[in-house]
Amino acid sequence: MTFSTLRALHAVIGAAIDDIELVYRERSDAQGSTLEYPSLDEPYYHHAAQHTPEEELAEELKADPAVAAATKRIVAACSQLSTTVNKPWFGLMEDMLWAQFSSAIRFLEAANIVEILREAGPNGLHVQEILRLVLELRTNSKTATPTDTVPLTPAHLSHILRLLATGHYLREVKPDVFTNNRPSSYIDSGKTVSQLREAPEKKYNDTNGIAAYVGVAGDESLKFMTTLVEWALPEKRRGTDTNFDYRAPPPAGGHDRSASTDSDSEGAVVTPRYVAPFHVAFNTQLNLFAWYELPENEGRLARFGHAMVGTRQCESKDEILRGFSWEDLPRGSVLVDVGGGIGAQAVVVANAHPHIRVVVEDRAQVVAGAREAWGPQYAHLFESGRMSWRVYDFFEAWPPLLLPGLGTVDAPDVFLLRGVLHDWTDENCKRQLLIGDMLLQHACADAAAYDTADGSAATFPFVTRDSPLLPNLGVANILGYITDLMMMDMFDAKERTVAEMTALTQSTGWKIIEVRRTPGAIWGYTTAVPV
Ligand SMILES: C[S@@+](CC[C@H](N)C(=O)[O-])C[C@H]1O[C@@H](n2cnc3c(N)ncnc32)[C@H](O)[C@@H]1O
Repeated sequence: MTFSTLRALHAVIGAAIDDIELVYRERSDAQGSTLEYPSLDEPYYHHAAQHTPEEELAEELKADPAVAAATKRIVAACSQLSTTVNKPWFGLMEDMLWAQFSSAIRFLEAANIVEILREAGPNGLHVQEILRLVLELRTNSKTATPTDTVPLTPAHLSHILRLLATGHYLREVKPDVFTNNRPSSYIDSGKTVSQLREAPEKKYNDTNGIAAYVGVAGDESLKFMTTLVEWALPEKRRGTDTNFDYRAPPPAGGHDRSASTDSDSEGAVVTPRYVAPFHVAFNTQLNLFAWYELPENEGRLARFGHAMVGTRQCESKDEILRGFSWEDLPRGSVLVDVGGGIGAQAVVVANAHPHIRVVVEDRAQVVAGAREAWGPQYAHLFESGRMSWRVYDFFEAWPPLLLPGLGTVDAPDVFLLRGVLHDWTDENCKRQLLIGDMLLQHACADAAAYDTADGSAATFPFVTRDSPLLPNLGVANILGYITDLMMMDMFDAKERTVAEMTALTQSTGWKIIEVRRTPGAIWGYTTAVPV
């Protein structure tokens, strides 16, 4: 049984490579030039313009639906195969200690090493020189400590970078000399070293947001992820809990349940109840968004806005344009992007559909910094009024909009909630309309469900009955399930299963009429209409 499963997993990998090669070969024939699958060793800088047409096409083909589906099967099968055969101690400890790797990636980003190595070129740079440049780049940073107090040495650097090279981020070209490879180049902000020196606070402006997301994931997220147990199964503590700041007032509006305490019969034991692991980790009663607005979190707030641009990577390219029939909306239609942040997704719609007026709504501090988070590339949208922002607390009744040329808008044509519902409990979500988020699938499927599965991954299960893979494609989709727990960590909220999303919409007077997603993916755009 096990050998046949191992062989079946191996066959899945082989067949998927065949599928990918076929797409590249057919395109090569059509092009009259050979397209290779992009190499792990070769950096690919998204912000740079010096790629050959072949390199660009080879990169683009990774998003081809057949290639993307085959890729998911390879990732799922490789993970299942290695979990089956790996010595349990190694597998277990690697999983338990992987935060160390995450922390090293965050270091790579925070120290601007990707940008330094891009400018150094393919021969790489010795750690001594990397360190010199890392320290030099801190000169204009408002929050950096003086160079002579920095504990980092070339030896530290070589150990951190070697861990990354061993896990396929970076390449050690010769001892202590490192260069970028494809995964590390993916984190490139595109800024020159001199731009980073001149204005470090503008690193994420006008970028694809990937570097910003690495910053968020490796900083605040990594910290609150570690306090799941302390939140879920708190221990009694004697006396006053010195780790908890009872002075912090709950935010106005009462959207956040504040932490409270229980006393035992003698009144001596204090058990603080925190809303979510985030509150334990950062010792606060404020919800994440209010916490971001504290003066000491100024840089984190700005970075979070840019990181939302990075979350576009959860989707296939410009999926939001295919997630809804925008072209069917009449001229002058209004899209309101509720909790839209700096407008990371709205800007894509506004740019592609001039017939739609787009209004992004968010908290005051987010709206205040939104316009300047963008460089000149979308200035025409803002100047023409095709896209604008307004301050709106989505727990209040929706006030009519006044739009130049359109007058008063009592109800927009579409409310977009992207990456918003997953921040809130069902109770909170019931106060508002919803569209769009992850749609989690179970990690098992009924035998009957497989009757309709044809391997196209168009419906769940994503694989046929005879496949050795999990019906939700296992680790190939695990980012969605990790994000689900992150929502629990931040807000005691969640990504929803299809059944949970259906129940929520029904209970709030909305009916799901359509779910659009890339086959085999759990990210989905869900359209609901009033019942
Ligand atoms: C996870 S982000 C998603 C941003 C955006 N929809 C996207 O997909 O890029 C959630 C957003 O909700 C906003 N938000 C949180 N509470 C809010 C409230 N009460 N009223 C309006 N916006 C709020 C946050 O400031 C943040 O920009």
